[in-house]
Amino acid sequence: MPPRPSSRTSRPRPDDVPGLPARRAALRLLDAVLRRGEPLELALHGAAQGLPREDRALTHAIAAEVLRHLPDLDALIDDATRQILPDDAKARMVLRIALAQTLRMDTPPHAAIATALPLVDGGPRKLVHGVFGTVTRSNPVLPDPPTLPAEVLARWSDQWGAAMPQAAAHAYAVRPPVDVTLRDAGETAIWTEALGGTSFAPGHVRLPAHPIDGGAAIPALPGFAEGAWWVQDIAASCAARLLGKGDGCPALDLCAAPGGKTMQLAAAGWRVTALDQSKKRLERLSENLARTGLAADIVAADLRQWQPPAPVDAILLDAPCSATGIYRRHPDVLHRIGPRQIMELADLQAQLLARAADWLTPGGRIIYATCSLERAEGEDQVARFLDARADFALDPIATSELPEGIAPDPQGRLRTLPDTLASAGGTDGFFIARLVKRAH
Ligand SMILES: C[S@@+](CC[C@H](N)C(=O)[O-])C[C@H]1O[C@@H](n2cnc3c(N)ncnc32)[C@H](O)[C@@H]1O
Repeated sequence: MPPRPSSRTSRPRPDDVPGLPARRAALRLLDAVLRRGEPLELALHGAAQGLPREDRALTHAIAAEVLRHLPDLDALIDDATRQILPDDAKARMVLRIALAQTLRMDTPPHAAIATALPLVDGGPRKLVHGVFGTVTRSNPVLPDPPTLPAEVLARWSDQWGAAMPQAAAHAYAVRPPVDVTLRDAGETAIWTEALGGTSFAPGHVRLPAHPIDGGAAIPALPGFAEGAWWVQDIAASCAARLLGKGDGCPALDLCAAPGGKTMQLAAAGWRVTALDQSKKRLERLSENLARTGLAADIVAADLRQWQPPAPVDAILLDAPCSATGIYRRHPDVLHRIGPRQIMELADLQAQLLARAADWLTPGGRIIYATCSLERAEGEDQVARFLDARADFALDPIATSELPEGIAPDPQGRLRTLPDTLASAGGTDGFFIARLVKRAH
């Protein structure tokens, strides 16, 4: 006799709720970013392990929306309850997830709460239900632009003035543009037309705002498969530009992976040695070189324990940094990076710069670059280096060396801020200085 259906088997088990695995993964992912300080993209692998592609994409999208709107979501939560919910309380995390979907991702409230409640047990479940109802009944609209985290706002105001975080918030609210660097700068007009974009410099094309969809459409664009270009923010592309043509001379690209600048240097005629300590990122560098048909010698090593066979005339040091300059694409950095991490990174950068500088021939030049909006990793770092090293001087960058709309600062360093090229979609936040080793 077949078993009679029981009420226990007919009720959906928690994991049968459609869409629940992605929300569970989003909870794990946010925990990794906010409590353990892991980068969003890296933590995604562990948090969404075993999930189908669409669920992984949804996991990432939910977490990114939460991070982008975190202070505003928290303000709504705090207004709706008298209970003090610690920052890392599970109930707060689950509410952030449910509210981000309803307020930012067009998920109907009943669907958002149906996938939120199974993530919490006991008392907190009641709290989540109550707070979510209170918030959604008031039909709130999240502020546009989003509010930056208070510590970031204070830090950036201190360094750059009050207008800078305002411009940063506006930039945060819109999808960043996609720039590409061409393998052959002589083909700028051809590819600008083929891609329907705009060019601000030889070898550069800014793609039109649509139809790029989260990067997924990039490989289908003309020229990608044949390696005619690669994606690289226009500010990032300035670093290699400033070394000029290579004419077959050796250049060291230190901290090279995944290779955007290695490819630029190779395309400009340098004989490049590309070094990075990350084997995984170097695999991407190799794939990029293979796709574009460009060449470089690849070295997997910690720069602090490596030594080139002979000094060179040109070095590019794209140092590991806070990545606060790419906050538009990586909203997690604004929550993971604080003064302690910035100081630790500045120390590391100082070590790497001091070591790399010793590998230059007299008269040789080194480009120091960071995708950071912190002076400690840019202006202050280079000032400290020049104070300590009488054998080096700043080699000022000229406006004519830079793309249209981008200018050096009065000392001849390049600092891009959220208002740089703002009318055309902005740039990443970068600092670049060119230093020359004095000839005796
Ligand atoms: C900003 S990323 C480089 C981006 C790359 N230049 C490009 O344009 O595609 C910094 C790189 O520094 C590498 N790195 C960090 N510390 C290092 C060290 N001590 N030695 C060598 N590489 C290091 C990281 O693995 C990372 O790939």
